[in-house]
Amino acid sequence: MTPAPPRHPAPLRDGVLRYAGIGSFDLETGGHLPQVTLAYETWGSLNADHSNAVLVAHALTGSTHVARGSSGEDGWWDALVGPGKAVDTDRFFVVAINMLGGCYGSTGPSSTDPQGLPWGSRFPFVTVRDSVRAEARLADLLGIASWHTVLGGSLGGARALEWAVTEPDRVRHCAVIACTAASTAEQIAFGQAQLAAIRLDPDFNGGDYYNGATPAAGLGLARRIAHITYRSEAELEYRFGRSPQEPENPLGSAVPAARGRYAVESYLDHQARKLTARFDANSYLVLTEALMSHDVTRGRGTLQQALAGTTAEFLIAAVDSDRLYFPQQSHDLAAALPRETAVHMISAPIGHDGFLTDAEKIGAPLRERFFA
Ligand SMILES: CC(=O)SCCNC(=O)CCNC(=O)[C@H](O)C(C)(C)COP(=O)(O)OP(=O)(O)OC[C@H]1O[C@@H](n2cnc3c(N)ncnc32)[C@H](O)[C@@H]1OP(=O)(O)O
Ligand SMILES: N[C@@H](CCO)C(=O)O
Repeated sequence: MTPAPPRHPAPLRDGVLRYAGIGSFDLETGGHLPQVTLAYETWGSLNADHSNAVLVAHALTGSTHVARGSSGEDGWWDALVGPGKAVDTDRFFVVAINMLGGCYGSTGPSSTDPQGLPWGSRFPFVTVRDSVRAEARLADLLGIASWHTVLGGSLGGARALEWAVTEPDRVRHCAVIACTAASTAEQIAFGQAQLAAIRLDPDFNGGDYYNGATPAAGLGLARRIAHITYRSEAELEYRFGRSPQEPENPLGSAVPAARGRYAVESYLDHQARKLTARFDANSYLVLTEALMSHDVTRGRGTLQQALAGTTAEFLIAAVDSDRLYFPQQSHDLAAALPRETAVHMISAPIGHDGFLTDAEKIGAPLRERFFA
């Protein structure tokens, strides 16, 4: 289909949240949303032949705010995206879209239905493929027939890969970072424990909690479980060891609930508080279940067969200390691609989160392979 002319012929202000209505939407597993809005931010300008558009896909709890913009607020991938950076916003038109079902502006469980009521428990199941089809509609509205590059890490990597497979003619380069071809049994298992933590919170109320207390305890527990998987054993040991959270004493009381905390416990409590202050529990469920659904082979035969139709040049990257998305799984993905693709190993002791904390280490291969 020929994309419509861009809605915004004048340059957009960098890093400012915008909204686009993409109409009604039927989901892969049968759900329906009568009106979908996608929130997005952009940096740089679309060139005359619309060939310089780059899509950056966020991870599970990420937002559209990839890089600094007019507001000056830090972005979560500032090390990689910005003027003169590997993804150079002086040369490329960078777009970041909040995933369908998220809570950073796109239609999600906390949005209201046409009657003005929060979707809550009635929000349908969203797959990674649904999110790609929704994003393709936004690309049409922006006048982007094909992306120069689609890239992302973790859930963002799943979205990037699914883009390259679902829309092979619209992705010329694709970077899949710290991600697999399909969520594994163990990744699904970690996800399931997080879902249960939220759903078992008495304040969850089946997902309809927007007029009362929120299931912060459940979401906080989900984040604790997840965060342990995002960090390596060595990093936790190095940072915290068995240190107490001064002045607390982990052996300080005969009453278990009254004992003091170890530093690592205090750290996890802090991570839980940080997430509950910025994220909606229902969106956490929707996006986690989307990630569990991730499988580029579904209905497409073997992995080789599923990837055979891709035309993009790929960059597959893994974090060497990742214990959630094991480097071997990135090697397996790379080996199944139709063209020989080496895996770029990010050397970072932190674990899975290395694709965020050590993002600059993906800069060189991105520049060399895609953005020279
Ligand atoms: C509005 C928005 O936020 S948009 C969304 C932004 N987030 C995303 O895009 C998701 C991706 N980002 C992330 O997941 C994270 O930000 C990461 C992985 C990049 C970095 O994680 P961080 O939590 O910042 O790193 P780190 O593990 O070093 O933890 C530092 C925090 O732990 C705290 N901390 C360290 N030790 C302890 C302890 N013993 N007890 C309590 N807190 C502790 C620090 O004070 C610091 O707190 P702060 O973040 O409030 O300043
Ligand atoms: N820390 C990241 C990791 C998910 O892969 C997030 O919260 O989105």
